[in-house]
Amino acid sequence: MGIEVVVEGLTKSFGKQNIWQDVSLTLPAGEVSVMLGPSGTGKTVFLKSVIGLLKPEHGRVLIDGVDMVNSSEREIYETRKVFGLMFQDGALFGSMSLFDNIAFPLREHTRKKETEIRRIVMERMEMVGLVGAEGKLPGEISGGMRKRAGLARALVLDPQIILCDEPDSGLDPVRTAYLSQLLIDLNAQIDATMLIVTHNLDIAATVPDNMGMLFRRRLVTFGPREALLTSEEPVVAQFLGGRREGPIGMSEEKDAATLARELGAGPPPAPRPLVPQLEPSPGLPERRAVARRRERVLAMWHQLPEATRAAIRQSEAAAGGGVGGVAR
Ligand SMILES: Nc1ncnc2c1ncn2[C@@H]1O[C@H](COP(=O)(O)OP(=O)(O)OP(=O)(O)O)[C@@H](O)[C@H]1O
Repeated sequence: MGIEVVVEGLTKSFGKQNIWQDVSLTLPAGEVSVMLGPSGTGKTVFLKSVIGLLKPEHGRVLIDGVDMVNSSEREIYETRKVFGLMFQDGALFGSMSLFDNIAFPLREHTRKKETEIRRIVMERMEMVGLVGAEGKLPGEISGGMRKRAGLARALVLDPQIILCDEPDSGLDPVRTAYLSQLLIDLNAQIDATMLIVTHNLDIAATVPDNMGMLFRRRLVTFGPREALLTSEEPVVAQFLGGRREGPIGMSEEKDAATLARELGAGPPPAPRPLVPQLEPSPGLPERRAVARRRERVLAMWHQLPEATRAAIRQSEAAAGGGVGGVAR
């Protein structure tokens, strides 16, 4: 099963520029979480801080008891092996075939024999639908295939935590829908903890168990997907509605006068209707995260707003389940 990621009071600046401060959240073990936020709010900086590639000035990131901010470089390097990373462009080596790209972490970090490496690489290529493309160079395939190759490479060391930085960037809506399904299928197959950074509203609406949002140097919120999808927090509602009206402006923050004018212009548009979360493809096991999340949500049931509870009941009904006697 995936490992829980505990982030406590994280603050990161570059020189005088503060990126975000006092960010605290827990990525529940084996669940899929999405981090949203307008461009430039520091989502990539957050991912890099979680794996210890960037050093926040304050706070901790705990992975199985190891603090990825303050531990020794050796300990951080060792712990990084539980992560699989998928970068925006796939981050493949241009002169290597897809096979060699995907095999790279195995050759670099393990002493496995070539026959074993071939078995693992082919298994992962099959998971992401790339069988037959082993010999191709990254420059000879489409952007979507490069992303899937990046995902296959992220999977070869059997990660317990997977971080994906804008896996949808540059993909058309159909390929994005396939990718969303692939992420859910992966979670069903390997039960890893997953954090996906994205701007994509369809991924946000259909993939995660939990969502968070960074804005104005703060974590605005983090919680069950239904809490964000029904949120009346102006910045969350604006972002998830893909609207111009709201606190987010072209260069991140809108000035107060414009905001006041908008507020006087009438009630905000209604939120998008809730769509069901994706289920694993037929033939795959159920996601074990679903039952664990149900337990967690029940434990916080009485602190959730009524709109969130109604949305959770709706999600559960669509999935053919039920949140049990407590959740009425
Ligand atoms: N190594 C660095 N040195 C200095 N500033 C940096 C560094 N890395 C990132 N930044 C700054 O941190 C801010 C946040 O960048 P980041 O890439 O994390 O944003 P983002 O939310 O991922 O944006 P996008 O959605 O556009 O990819 C930006 O202003 C960026 O210029």
